[in-house]
Amino acid sequence: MLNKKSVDDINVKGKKVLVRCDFNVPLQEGKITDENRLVAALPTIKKLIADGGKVILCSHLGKPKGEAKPELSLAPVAKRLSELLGQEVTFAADPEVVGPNAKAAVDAMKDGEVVLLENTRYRAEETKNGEAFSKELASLCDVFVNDAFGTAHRAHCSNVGVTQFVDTAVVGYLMQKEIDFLGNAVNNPERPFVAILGGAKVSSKISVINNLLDKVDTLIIGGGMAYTFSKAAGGNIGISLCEDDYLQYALDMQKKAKEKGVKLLLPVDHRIGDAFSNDCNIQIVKSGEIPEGWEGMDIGPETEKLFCDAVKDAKTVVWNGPMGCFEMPNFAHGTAAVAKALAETDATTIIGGGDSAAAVNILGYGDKMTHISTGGGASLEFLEGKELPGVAAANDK
Ligand SMILES: Nc1ncnc2c1ncn2[C@@H]1O[C@H](COP(=O)(O)OP(=O)(O)OP(=O)(O)O)[C@@H](O)[C@H]1O
Ligand SMILES: O=C(O)[C@H](O)COP(=O)(O)O
Repeated sequence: MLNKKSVDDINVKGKKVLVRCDFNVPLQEGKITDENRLVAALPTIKKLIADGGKVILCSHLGKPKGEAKPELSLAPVAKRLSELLGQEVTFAADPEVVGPNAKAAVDAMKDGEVVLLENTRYRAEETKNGEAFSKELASLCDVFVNDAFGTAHRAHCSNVGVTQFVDTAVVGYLMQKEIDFLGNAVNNPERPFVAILGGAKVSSKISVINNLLDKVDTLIIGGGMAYTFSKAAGGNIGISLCEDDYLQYALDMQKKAKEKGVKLLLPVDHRIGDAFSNDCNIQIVKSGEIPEGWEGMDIGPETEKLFCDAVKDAKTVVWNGPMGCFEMPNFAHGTAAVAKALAETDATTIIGGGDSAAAVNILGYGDKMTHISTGGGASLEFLEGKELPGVAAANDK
């Protein structure tokens, strides 16, 4: 259990409550294309409304780098949140985020009302955790709630700096839920515990592999990462993704797995293409036998079976990163097979955000998983065993 004060430990009646959410959602032409992060934020917001707080929401969106870029305004989020909550969310359009418009909107609030501030990254100080902007944010409220798990690996004004200038800084329900699920899975798993890692690069998951080898019974490695392991073992990988700087690391991890008695499963075959395109020529070949000029784009059918069988008897499964270039339908087979295997197992299944979460939802298996994290980078850093600054900054119990 997370040892931080939460929204259940405070009385917000009549108080101004600043709530940091992660509303960093994908937008296409002003339309939100994945609203999972908004839905996940609702329990905390509803609780604070019901308790009679004046609920001031804030978040970043994209990377406007200190400029008030209209295409990265949170206005569409205010509109959709109003619909989801069934009550108006007043949008405080304000290029300074905490400028005259925002202050006026907050001053006019009645108990149980909701205001959403503009994108915190319109201010350059936000990502530098600057003192002035942190103080401005704190000046808006009596109490601060951090419910932005997706941003918890960042130390920015709106999730960390602000806590230095308020008396009360607690976490929300989403933050609690994420840490409880991920923390239980990693530190107190029902065994067998299987972790599945994929995605493009070994270098982005070095610490995750290392940390998980201390915890799991089986570690499965697929996706672009696997080719560095294959080359390190002397295989031919053609023009597949490979990080030559990590060949020794790959060997070290194989050795560590052996020493720890962890089963390390790597692909035994691949779907390969002669160009990085959905419409290229495709072959299925054994691992280590990729011809020159061809690229590994997905795990092959034998590997699908191997990986899916390993999941069948698991009691806990954590998955982060796709098994192949799943954005191309011809190379989405491996990712789809793993998603299906997870949907069918009785194990506790935790999806570590990012692309794997998107894949599971697109394939329609979302409601079959025990927990789909709203954090990409944050869940990865959690799996690395790192302390997340956004969590650490909240008041201890
Ligand atoms: N064999 C491969 N060759 C090239 N790219 C691949 C391969 N397998 C997977 N990928 C790509 O890896 C990308 C995802 O990698 P990444 O490491 O970012 O995964 P993730 O951890 O799920 O994402 P996030 O960082 O958003 O959490 C996808 O765009 C996918 O197409
Ligand atoms: O989408 C995310 O992972 C979070 O919202 C953090 O966003 P960032 O990578 O732009 O800091």
